[in-house]
Amino acid sequence: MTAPPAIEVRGTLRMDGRDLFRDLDLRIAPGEWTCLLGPSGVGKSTILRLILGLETGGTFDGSVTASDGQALEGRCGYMAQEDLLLPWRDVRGNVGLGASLRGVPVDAAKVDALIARVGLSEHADKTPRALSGGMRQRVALARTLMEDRPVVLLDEPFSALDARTRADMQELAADVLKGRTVLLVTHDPAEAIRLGHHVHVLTQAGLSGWPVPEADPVRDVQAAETQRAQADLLAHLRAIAT
Ligand SMILES: Nc1ncnc2c1ncn2[C@@H]1O[C@H](COP(=O)(O)OP(=O)(O)OP(=O)(O)O)[C@@H](O)[C@H]1O
Repeated sequence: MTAPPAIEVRGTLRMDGRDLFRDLDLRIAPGEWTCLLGPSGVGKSTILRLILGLETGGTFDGSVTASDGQALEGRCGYMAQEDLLLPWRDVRGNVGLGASLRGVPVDAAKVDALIARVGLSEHADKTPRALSGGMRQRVALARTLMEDRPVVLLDEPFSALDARTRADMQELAADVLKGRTVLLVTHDPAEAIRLGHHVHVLTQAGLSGWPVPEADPVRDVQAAETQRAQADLLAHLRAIAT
């Protein structure tokens, strides 16, 4: 794996005859987790799609650059809001999908280890239709973690999970993706404060940084400093929504 680069997204995106965001300047720190929050429809997933070089449905006047000057193509792992599992493949087949699409041998031991870590060993032979929404999200997470990419973009990866599984999967992702450049889109201020080395809030008025506690992620949710930061960020998100 190459050293995880910093990423910078700068520019203006026009969508349906209006600026979705104007003069954005998002800097994503190398080898750390950056969390992005903001009201629905403000353009968070669109930023992920820009970094991935995917169609956004709008016109982007700007740049997406990596600090090492290399192209980002082929270096980004991505977990979309929809689980995008192939319905005819079982859990194993979905987790190992990337390698089989590239025509390289699938590391079956790694597939099984990740399936075990997301708690789905007993379901490894099932197809997605036999799984709950939260289980499918865990398969998609395992598939993303299977890809050994220096940059990982996660779009609300834990939203369908019950509280206990969510906390477990947050810790798993933080562990497996330690040292990668991660951009996590989330609606959950508690999650952002727990996981983020950096937190940004995107609104129609622009992007602003949000302070995080001094302790390193994954932060202790029992710590007064964590709880205060989570409450403050929630209050801020409620205030900007009105
Ligand atoms: N392919 C597309 N074509 C046209 N408009 C689109 C397309 N994709 C997204 N949009 C519009 O772009 C805007 C931003 O969408 P985006 O999904 O980036 O928002 P978001 O902040 O991620 O929202 P949410 O939190 O609800 O996921 C929305 O108004 C959406 O309707």
